[in-house]
Amino acid sequence: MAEVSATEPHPESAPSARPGPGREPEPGGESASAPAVIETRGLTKRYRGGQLAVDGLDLSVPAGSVFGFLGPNGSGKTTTIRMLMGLIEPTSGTARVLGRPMPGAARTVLPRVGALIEGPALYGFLSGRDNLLRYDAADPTADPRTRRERVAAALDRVGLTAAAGKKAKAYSLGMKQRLGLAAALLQPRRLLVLDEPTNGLDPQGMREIRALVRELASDGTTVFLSSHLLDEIEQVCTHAAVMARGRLITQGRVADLAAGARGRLVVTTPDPGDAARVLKEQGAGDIVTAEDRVTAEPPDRDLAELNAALVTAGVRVRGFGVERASLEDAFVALTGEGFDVAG
Ligand SMILES: Nc1ncnc2c1ncn2[C@@H]1O[C@H](COP(=O)(O)OP(=O)(O)OP(=O)(O)O)[C@@H](O)[C@H]1O
Repeated sequence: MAEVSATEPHPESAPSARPGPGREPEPGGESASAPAVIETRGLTKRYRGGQLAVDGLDLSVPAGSVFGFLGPNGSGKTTTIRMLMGLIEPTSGTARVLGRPMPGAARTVLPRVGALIEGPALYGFLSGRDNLLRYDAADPTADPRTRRERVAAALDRVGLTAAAGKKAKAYSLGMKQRLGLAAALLQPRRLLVLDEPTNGLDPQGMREIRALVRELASDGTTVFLSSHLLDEIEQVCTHAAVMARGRLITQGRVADLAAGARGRLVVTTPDPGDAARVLKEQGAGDIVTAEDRVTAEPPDRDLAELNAALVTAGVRVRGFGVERASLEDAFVALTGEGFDVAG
């Protein structure tokens, strides 16, 4: 890790979260006025080669949230996390974690943050338990007399008690990730930062990690996790920020982000050509016809009138409705581009 100063140039009190209008209480029983656990202002990183990786980021992560940091590969997520953890210096702007400036306050902040970044560093020839004992021994604040209990509790928390005696190199990728999480959980944490925690896992491994994240969050720990998987964010997170090319596109509650995007109109009919023509006349946009389904951006008018217009024109309507908008729709609407998982 980068050498950091123990002095804190700005020891003022924690900034207040700036809740949007009409916010409900935050998950974990904390009110919307609880201070943000992570707060950045104009955070910017330009690498030496000139690459602008993060560009003027204003991020606000409410206490008690499971916050998804979403963006295609290369959008600046890892660079942001590395700045938040004090591993690299920003080019400009500020970052506060648990109310303290980073990297200045890294020594006081980092012991209260559990992090899993770019896969856990494990000794393959040691058992899972011995890896954790080593991690715990490396923490100068950890009492050696209670080490075994702490390790046993962490193994139990991530469901690795039965496999604790196996060598780490025999672990599946999912088990290795869980062991990494156990290492992050040896001490009570107010914040967990997980960089692509399900990357490379099979569906079962992904489910296990997601279930674990939900469980940790239900104890009130704020979880900040990056992902390039939209459905993962929708399944696990209460809040999300969407990044594209180093810039923040939007942030807020997942439910609000998805609701901000309008769902697509879907008409099922044996007369798709006529249906598409009528929908166009009625002002619908982006019309896509596939066999007996016509989908479109709904026009800004009463959908009952649209349905009536189809029927009046002789279109035999078998189904008519609006599909629920997903976070993916929101992303496409906001960026005007598809969410390319492969980056
Ligand atoms: N050390 C570095 N030096 C120069 N450019 C870098 C460096 N690290 C990252 N970049 C560039 O900065 C941009 C953002 O990268 P970053 O790794 O932060 O994105 P990401 O969203 O985390 O993507 P991924 O999931 O692929 O890691 C990319 O264009 C990347 O090539």
